[in-house]
Amino acid sequence: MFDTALTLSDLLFLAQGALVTLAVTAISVLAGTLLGVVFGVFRSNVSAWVTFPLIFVLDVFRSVPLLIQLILGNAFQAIAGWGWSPFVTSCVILSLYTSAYATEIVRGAIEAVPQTTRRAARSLGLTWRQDMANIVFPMGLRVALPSWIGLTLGVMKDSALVLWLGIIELLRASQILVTRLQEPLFILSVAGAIYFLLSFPIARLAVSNEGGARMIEIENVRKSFGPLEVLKGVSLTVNKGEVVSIIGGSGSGKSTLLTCINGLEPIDAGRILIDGTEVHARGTDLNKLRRKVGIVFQQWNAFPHLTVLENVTLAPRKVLGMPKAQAEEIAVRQLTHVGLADKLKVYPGRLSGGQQQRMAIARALAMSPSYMLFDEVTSALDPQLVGEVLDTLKMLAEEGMTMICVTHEMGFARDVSKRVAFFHQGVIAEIGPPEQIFGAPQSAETRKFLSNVR
Ligand SMILES: Nc1ncnc2c1ncn2[C@@H]1O[C@H](COP(=O)(O)OP(=O)(O)OP(=O)(O)O)[C@@H](O)[C@H]1O
Repeated sequence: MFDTALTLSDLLFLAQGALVTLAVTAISVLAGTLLGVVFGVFRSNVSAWVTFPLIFVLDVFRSVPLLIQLILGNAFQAIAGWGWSPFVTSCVILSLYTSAYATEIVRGAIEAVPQTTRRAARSLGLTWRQDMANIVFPMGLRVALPSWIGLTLGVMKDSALVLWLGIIELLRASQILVTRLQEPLFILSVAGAIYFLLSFPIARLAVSNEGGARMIEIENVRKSFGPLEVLKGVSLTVNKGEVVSIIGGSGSGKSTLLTCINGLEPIDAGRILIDGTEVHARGTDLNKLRRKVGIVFQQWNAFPHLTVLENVTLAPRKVLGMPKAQAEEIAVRQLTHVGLADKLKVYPGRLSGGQQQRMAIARALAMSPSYMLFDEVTSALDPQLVGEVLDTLKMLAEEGMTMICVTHEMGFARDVSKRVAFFHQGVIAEIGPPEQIFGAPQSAETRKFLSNVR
């Protein structure tokens, strides 16, 4: 198809160049990242006065064009008589250049971990080192990974500049062939394709990572109904297996947040991610996403014309396309779980409020959600029925279900939640472990709210 003078040995020559590109990139990214972690941790934990010289030097590496750094660095090592080869000089300069960016990525990732989460870890007795190793790094890694991948791809392309020091990497190898064979378009296309092949697996890492997160991430969400701003910048991360209760005054925006999480309401600003997928992004399959997130409301909304069993099998059959027998097996299991095994053939109208609410919980659970949102599920119940529904929620929490519970039941919030968020006028005024919120609330609003509800 192509009429070219490119021989096998020319291709091997290009492949050798590609290997040099890979080696320079791998060494620089590895060394630069290690330095970036050390510098980033240092920057985040030590006062800006102490870290000022480091910040200055890193800013220089980020501001001065890499080509100038390479030429000056090479001249400097020659004057100093260090005798570095062009390859060593290139790797040293590129590592420092990479470290300047990696430091910022690491610092950003550390700072993205909410202070309250770190305080919660420390309040459990984790040392600074354990907090870093078990909380900050795993959580920060997810934030850092996309930027780090971008940095790696950038370094791979920038590494072409080392040809100025006489190194025959991929671009230089293709230049040599272009001069000899006079086929610039074809040879540069081959070089471009090799760059693409080298970058592709790294770029895919970013895409596959998007599905890797197992959590609900709410980032600076704002939401208004007409002129009324109900959510004024809410941020909250709920990890897999965590139970977070949301408490707060009437009208503070608690229920609105839940409806935004599973996309029932659009948001005006910010982002909500479920397992790494942005709920409100264009192109997101909301129905698919909602299957992961069960929601139970204050009003249980039973389908009155269907039996209890049919109420629970409806969505698995219609939405998931499950055969009747399989849907019924799951429904019976879930209804037994919530204590309604003897009500399968009964119509909801014959159930008490507490039983209907438990049926609604079973109905949501039958879709095998990864997350459950509960919106004041006991508020519409007679007081004597509240306990049975709360016991069901407690059981789910003990089984490891990830739950966000908007609740007015302070006892429940205290006993069952890992963290409690206090909502006030559209923001999370305070969040922390129940011992903090109920034992030693930090904000005046929390204290005032709790003194009124107790
Ligand atoms: N669909 C809507 N259209 C217009 N305003 C709404 C809508 N939904 C909620 N609001 C308003 O938004 C504000 C917050 O409501 P939201 O239900 O989120 O509060 P809440 O904290 O859950 O309160 P409560 O504890 O009383 O249920 C309220 O003033 C409410 O009237």
